Amino acid sequence: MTSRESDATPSTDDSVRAELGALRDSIDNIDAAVVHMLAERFKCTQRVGRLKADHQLPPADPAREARQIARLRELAHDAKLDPAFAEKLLNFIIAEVIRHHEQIASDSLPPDEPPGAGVR
Ligand SMILES: C=C(O[C@@H]1C=C(C(=O)O)C=C[C@H]1O)C(=O)O
Repeated sequence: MTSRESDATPSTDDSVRAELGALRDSIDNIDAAVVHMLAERFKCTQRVGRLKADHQLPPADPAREARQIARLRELAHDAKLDPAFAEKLLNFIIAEVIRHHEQIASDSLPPDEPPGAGVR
């Protein structure tokens, strides 16, 4: 056994390791892009949450969500991505957004009056 063979497992030669490394570099770049895109999306949705709270609009908009899901399923299908997975992912993100909107709305409520306030 040569010294080069000794530090590789029997089925992973240098070219396999190089290909795995290159693919993982691309995966890491894609994951970084996903994080940056999600951060931008949440910046927008936080502003929507503020707008809704300021104008007493409800945190969730199920009709808008239905349109988004139908659109995303179609895009996923065309991109050969499982539409059910795309729908689950969007629902997961939207649930977090709605949680933020509920928090913004409740933080915007006037503080509770102390017990007995207003009673004479
Ligand atoms: C961002 C909004 O609020 C909620 C979150 C949505 C989203 O994350 O895309 C879509 C609809 C709403 O339930 C909105 O109304 O546009």
